[in-house]
Amino acid sequence: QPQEDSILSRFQHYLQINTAQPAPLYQEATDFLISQANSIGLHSQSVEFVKGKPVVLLKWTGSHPNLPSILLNSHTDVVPVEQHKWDHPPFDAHLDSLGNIYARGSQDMKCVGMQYLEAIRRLKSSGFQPLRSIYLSFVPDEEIGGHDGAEKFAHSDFFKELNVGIVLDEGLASPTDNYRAFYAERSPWWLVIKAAGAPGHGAKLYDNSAMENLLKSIESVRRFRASQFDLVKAGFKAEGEVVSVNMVFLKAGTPSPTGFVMNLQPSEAEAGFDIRVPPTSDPESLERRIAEEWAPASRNMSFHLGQFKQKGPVYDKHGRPIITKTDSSNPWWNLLEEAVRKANGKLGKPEIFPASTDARYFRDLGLPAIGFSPMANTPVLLHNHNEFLNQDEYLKGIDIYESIIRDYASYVDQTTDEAPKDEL
Ligand code: MET
Ligand SMILES: [Zn+2]
Ligand SMILES: [Zn+2]
Repeated sequence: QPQEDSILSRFQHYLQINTAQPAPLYQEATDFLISQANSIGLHSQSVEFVKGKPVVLLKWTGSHPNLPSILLNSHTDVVPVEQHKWDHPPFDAHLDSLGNIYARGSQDMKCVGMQYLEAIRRLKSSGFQPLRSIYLSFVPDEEIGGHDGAEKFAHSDFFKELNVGIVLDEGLASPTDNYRAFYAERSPWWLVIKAAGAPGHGAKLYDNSAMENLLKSIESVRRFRASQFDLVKAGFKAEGEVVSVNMVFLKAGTPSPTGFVMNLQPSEAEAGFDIRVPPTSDPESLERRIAEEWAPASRNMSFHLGQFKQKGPVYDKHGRPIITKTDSSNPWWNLLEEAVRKANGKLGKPEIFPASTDARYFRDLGLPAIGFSPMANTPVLLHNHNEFLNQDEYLKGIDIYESIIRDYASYVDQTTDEAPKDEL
């Protein structure tokens, strides 16, 4: 019990550091993580690829340091909160009578970062000796795209030196008994469409106003959205297997001191959409749909796509984005399944992550990366008010990681000569 108490209070301490975008307290998080590393006896360093945005890297050296290493990645930043809409202050890490810990980051993903550390703390004190080296990276800025965090880290010479063979990164909570694991993710396309049109009197009915032009597009987007959502509702497709489109802003009107001018139809109007595209869908046909149906020049529309065709994803020889294999060609998948089972957990069938994670930067290098956050029987609350994780689920997750890290760190690929038998 006293041991469990200190495990939980370490988790609470990390949650209490306010690392919400857009002004995360990265230095405090770094100091805390390095003090944890010291207390466990892990080698630590903090690398700033961009000033003020530290990547904290911890290392447990294996007995065979030439074998490809294991990277356990997590991000240190969290999304902003609407403080007054929470039942408990989001950076108090309040533990209620049911054992639920309320905090921004309790699911996404400070739980995972601390669970890695606790699992290693336990393995280390039990006398376990890893064969492969284990790295833990705590990266900044995931929630704003990861450009100054995981992306720079993955493309650095520093990263090459680590000789990483497998990456674990974040997954999602599961409302059922089964844990969820992710082998790929959808690509974010952030679309802004703009309509221009003839201005005129607010009382006049006429064609080709900016508002009418934009509304036609919105109607078309909504029909497409419904068609995709129907596939999910009918059970034909999983959430990560369809294109999602959600309108996230609307901007139009002629401002006045009291709000907006009411008797004037404006000459410009725009709308923004968060679109997520599965690796299985054809990006060209969606691009065509945007250009021809959602923002046709013939209707005085234009568009801009952000976060689109950024450096990655790297395409395979069939022109599809790289995804992590879940068959026997990827031993790490099977090892994960087995290790979870040994710790009395069950893994559901492999899924496509519906949003985005830093795992894409590692997959783009051709590395296998698995998204996994051990939270079963937990509502999916990331980016929501009252994000919480139950203490028992948190503790179970540590057992799960202990099993995974033990098996990963001990694994030798017998089909290659990566470690001669006589050496082991
Ligand atoms: N993880 C966040 C999301 O999926 C930010 C990623 S940047 C596209 O929205
Ligand atoms: Zn996250
Ligand atoms: Zn997030």
